[in-house]
Amino acid sequence: MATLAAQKKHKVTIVGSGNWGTTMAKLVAENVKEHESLFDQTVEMWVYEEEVTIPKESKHYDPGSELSNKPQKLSQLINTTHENVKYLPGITLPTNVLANPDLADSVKTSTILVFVLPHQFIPKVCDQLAGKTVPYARAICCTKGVDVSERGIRLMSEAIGMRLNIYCGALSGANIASEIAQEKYSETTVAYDPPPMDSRAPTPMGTPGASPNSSQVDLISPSKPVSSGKSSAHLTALPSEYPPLSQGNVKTLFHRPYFHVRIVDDVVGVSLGGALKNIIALAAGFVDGLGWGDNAKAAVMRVGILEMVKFGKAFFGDSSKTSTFTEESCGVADVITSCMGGRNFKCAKKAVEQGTSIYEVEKKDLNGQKLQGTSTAYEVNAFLKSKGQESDYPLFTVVYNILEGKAKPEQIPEWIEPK
Ligand SMILES: NC(=O)c1ccc[n+]([C@@H]2O[C@H](COP(=O)([O-])OP(=O)(O)OC[C@H]3O[C@@H](n4cnc5c(N)ncnc54)[C@H](O)[C@@H]3O)[C@@H](O)[C@H]2O)c1
Ligand SMILES: O=P(O)(O)OC[C@H](O)CO
Repeated sequence: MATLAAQKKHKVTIVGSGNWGTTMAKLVAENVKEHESLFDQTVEMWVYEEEVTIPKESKHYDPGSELSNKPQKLSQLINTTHENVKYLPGITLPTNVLANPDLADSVKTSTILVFVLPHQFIPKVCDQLAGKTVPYARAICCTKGVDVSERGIRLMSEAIGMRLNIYCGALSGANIASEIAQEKYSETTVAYDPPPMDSRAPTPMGTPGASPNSSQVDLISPSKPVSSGKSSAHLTALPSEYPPLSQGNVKTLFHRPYFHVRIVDDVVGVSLGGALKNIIALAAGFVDGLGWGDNAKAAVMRVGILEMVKFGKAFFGDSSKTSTFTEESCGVADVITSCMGGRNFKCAKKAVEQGTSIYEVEKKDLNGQKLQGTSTAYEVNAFLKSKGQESDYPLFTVVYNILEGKAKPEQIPEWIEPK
């Protein structure tokens, strides 16, 4: 008798449409076209709606045309030009990317949610999504940041998973979006430790099983290490009609000839690497802005990597593997690329060179794109302060103090050298 399994296909929504969000939509849309038996052919991309005029960098800029000078809705422009003229100008998107400004509508039938928003918007967007997502959806977080509140620190993957009660993995690496959008070779790390029900023989819909990963640090019990293990909350099983969401199928969704995926199961390490490297990139920008050269940059990178590993061990225990930081793209490789050509690096460098604030540079140079390092430096500092451990992380702490105007970039060496 013919099996009823896998009659349905996974539909993907990219939640976010910035520089990286649009790049992810492009590569995922290319992959779904090549794997028709697994994936629905339309990839929805949620667009935070705004009115834009077509910039000079766009393929569709035409100074003689009235349309080029008239503000238009970004989502409509994406759907008519197949280009995100504001956040990824000059790159043609596959026609199966559908820009959708309605958040709830964009996810309503999707079984795979790829979150690619600046981290400060994740909590609010997830709160708006609560109850609107397919109960057996799975998520991958491509956002780099942490979620700090009076309750403690959470990985962004946890912030998503816990708010939506779905499993959430993480994708992070040495991934400057513009290079990947131009299909230049790059690696990435995907942490996806699927609930057992997703890899083994399909189970009936609604069967309770494993839970979202939960490793929120409890500020009230500062000595308590936490793990990213499965907690007692329940996940809804993927109905048997769908192909399993195994590590293999998740890799199929992201791996491209120019974007090489390595799959690991360390969601904590992948998430923390992506968040903390942004603080290190600010430090690299500060010393480069002083004209101190590559040796100084290498010094802050070395200390930064050590602080990353230490932070993971101290606050996430054995769930955070040192090898993820030292061997995978999401660790040392992301530190290197971010300290050479990332936006955090470039804006920090320019701020020092011009004697202006990094927020001014961000506003002037980034055209709506958002730095993640500045808010992460504040969030990590608030967390370390609450633990009385600022002095154990001198690089993270001096970056915060520079942003606050309480230290100068010239003082970085005296902060990071052992007393
Ligand atoms: N750009 C890269 O090279 C790159 C690479 C890897 C990872 N990332 C990470 O991906 C995440 C997203 O970055 P990006 O580069 O796609 O974005 P971006 O900085 O290019 O764009 C900002 C985005 O935020 C949206 N936005 C503005 N206000 C909003 C609001 N109130 N609510 C919701 N959205 C709002 C804008 O519409 C836009 O899509 C970040 O965490 C970043 O660190 C970026
Ligand atoms: O441009 P940044 O500084 O946000 O960094 C981009 C990517 O995270 C690099 O991997």
